[in-house]
Amino acid sequence: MSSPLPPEKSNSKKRSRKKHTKGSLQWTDSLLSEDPFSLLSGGDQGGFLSLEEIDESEFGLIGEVVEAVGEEKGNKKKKKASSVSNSNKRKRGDELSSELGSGTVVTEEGDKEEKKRKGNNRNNDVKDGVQGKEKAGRKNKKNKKEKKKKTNQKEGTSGEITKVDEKGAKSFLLGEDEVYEWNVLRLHPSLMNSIRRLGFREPTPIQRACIPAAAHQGKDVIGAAETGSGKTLAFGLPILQRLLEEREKAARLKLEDKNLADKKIDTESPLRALIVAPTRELALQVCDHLKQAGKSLDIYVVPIVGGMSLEKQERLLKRRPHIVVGTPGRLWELMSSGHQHLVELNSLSFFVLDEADRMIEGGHFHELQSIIDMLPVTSGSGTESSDGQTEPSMQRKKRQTFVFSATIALSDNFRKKLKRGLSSSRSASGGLSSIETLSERAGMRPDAAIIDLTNASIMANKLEESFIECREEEKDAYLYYILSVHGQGRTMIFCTSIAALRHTSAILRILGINSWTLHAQMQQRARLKAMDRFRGNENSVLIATDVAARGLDIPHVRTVIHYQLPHSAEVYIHRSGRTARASTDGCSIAVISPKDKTKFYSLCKSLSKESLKQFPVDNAYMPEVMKRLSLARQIDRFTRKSSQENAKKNWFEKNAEALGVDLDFSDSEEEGTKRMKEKKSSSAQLNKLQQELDAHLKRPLQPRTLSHRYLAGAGVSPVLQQQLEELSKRNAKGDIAENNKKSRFVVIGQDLVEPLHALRSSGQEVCVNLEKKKEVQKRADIWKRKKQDEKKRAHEQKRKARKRAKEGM
Ligand SMILES: Nc1ncnc2c1ncn2[C@@H]1O[C@H](COP(=O)(O)OP(=O)(O)OP(=O)(O)O)[C@@H](O)[C@H]1O
Repeated sequence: MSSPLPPEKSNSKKRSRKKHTKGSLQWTDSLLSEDPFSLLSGGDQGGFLSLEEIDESEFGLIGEVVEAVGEEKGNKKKKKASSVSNSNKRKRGDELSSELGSGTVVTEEGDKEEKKRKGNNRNNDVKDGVQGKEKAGRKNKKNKKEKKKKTNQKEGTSGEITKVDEKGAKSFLLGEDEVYEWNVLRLHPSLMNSIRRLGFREPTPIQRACIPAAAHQGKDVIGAAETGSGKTLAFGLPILQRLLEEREKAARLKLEDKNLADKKIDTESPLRALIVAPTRELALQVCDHLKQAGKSLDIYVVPIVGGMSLEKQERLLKRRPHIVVGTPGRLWELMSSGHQHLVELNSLSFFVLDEADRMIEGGHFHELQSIIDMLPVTSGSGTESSDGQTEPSMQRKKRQTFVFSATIALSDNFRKKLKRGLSSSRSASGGLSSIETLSERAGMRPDAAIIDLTNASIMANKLEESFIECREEEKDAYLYYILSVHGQGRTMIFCTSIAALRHTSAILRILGINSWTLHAQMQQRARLKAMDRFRGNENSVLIATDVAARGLDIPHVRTVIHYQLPHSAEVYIHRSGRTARASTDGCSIAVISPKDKTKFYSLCKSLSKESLKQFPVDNAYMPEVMKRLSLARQIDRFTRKSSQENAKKNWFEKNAEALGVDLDFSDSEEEGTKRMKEKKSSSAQLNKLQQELDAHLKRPLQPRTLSHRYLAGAGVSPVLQQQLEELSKRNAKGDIAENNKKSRFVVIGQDLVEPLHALRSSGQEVCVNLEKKKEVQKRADIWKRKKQDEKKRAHEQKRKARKRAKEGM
């Protein structure tokens, strides 16, 4: 943690010149000079650690408070922008959701829609552009829109990425000379434009390695690289490149050959690329990435995933998209029902398995096996047709297979086998038990390029891992500690079970920390909504099961918490890889209880870890954390009990209704009174607990060792910000005026130390090699025994000497 700032005047002065905003408080005169803390010390609000003085007559807490606390001017601007973008991002999330939900395709159509929207906006502007107030409102909206666009550009998310200049024309984030690093990859000029629009200065290592092999040598590729390293475009760009080249070739031939001139080429397009991903969210995201890269290239990409309207997806397929990205279940459902676009695969040029190792996990993917079996196998010496489309007889040879993941463990045997040449037969026995059989079965060719860029630890380069050791029942306390003391930046919490996820989210909600949840039993709409909401706020929390472990690319996830350890090292890698993506940094924290230890050490062993940092916990916070948690647990028990009773009652009623039975809930008078009494008493208890917790939550979380006048050392967390906002609102309503205290308002705080920074500044390396630990323990025991023996001997000698001395006397 960074040290608390002293109440420096120079700093205060600098900030005192700050302009204040609407909704701010009116604090006059100088209570400050008498006692700067008196305003807060007497009440429930507690005080603040490290001084930030906001003088003049007013100070706006809402939105501005965090900016004012421990920040330099430049940062203030940034934070202000980000606080504005928060609300905007939320909106963007909704847009994304509807876009994904409808399975819209990339194309002029999308652009048309957008133009239409813009046009409508403009019309509306003209219509109601008279009133001054409305004007201001629109201006605000426009500003927000612009800010939203900027945020999107910054984050590279699924929103509109291009800059839009005043005339509404698109421009690029990078100039031609700024993307020269891409030149060696000889990508199509349209793709280069996309890259400039996306703002990707240089290819990532996996893109650098894969694109030449896949796009220019036409090879199959098995690619492995760390999480967040841009694997999607490593296979996506070669696909787009080939489609563009073929289209151009066809157009050229058409020009040259008059006979071809009348032939329809692209409108009746067959399926050219089939990409399979293990989860719906990932498939939607891959689709989104391809759309971004293929924007305005007239290449149709469609997601086909479960949990969405089958009819709608059938309609999308009828438009004969060039690329389909889907999950095995829904794809197979449509294939097996004989959907034309998915079964006529003779022109399929690319078959991609993203997160390939997940596909074979636990033998889940029978559907995948069936899909693979649908792929054409004929090999022969066919020729390429004149319109640039490949003939069926060439498919086996022409189809490229890409198999990608961050965690593909290839056996030496498989590498040798690839060198010798894979058998082209489908006799690979049984199911898809390994990447090897999967690749073989999918028709991977013998000269496939194996590009394995994973480093020794396989973890993302800028990821800093850590752990907290605690008792099982303390996990919630440490989670709350991390989120409230260090809760800055997006945080993902992973649970292995849905029950644990529900419990955690309920407890956090009672403690005033709102989180979104994501698990496989949720409806797809709710899943997408949770993702959108999580993306929409830079300090949001998502609690998820391993359905979110792989592939999800959410910008600025700062922290990943393993509330429960995953079942395998691979899942640990993927979960942790939701942070520290695309060359950014981030940290992961595994919360380990004694029962997790065996798993934890074997995980460390399989990842060849000798040591790991222990996440620094300031124990002075823990008494207050435990107190709040205990209240929250009691409240949770009460609420759960009553909702269980309600559910039971509903169940009875529902079943009775179905059976046509009349239920008699009438109790005897005595029973009725007893029940009423119980209900009343439990509701009174619940109220009391809630009030007690509220009183605690109103006070900023602060370490026990500090005076209540000094606030939590870790600065202004989102929770604290909320408390300050409430405090400001209350005070604005005149609480202080009632007390007759005219004063300037004083906020003392410091930058929130986010988990990564806390870890960097005070995380302690601890040995996690169990054998080594045992060895060290063994040596310590030997040393201890030796010392005890020595002590015993010395004691004995002394005793003997005393005896001799006695005898000699
Ligand atoms: N050349 C590039 N320069 C900068 N950013 C890039 C580049 N290529 C891709 N990205 C961005 O990097 C992020 C991660 O990319 P992507 O999701 O493809 O990673 P991944 O390797 O597939 O990760 P995971 O293994 O977790 O699935 C995305 O936001 C993407 O837009």
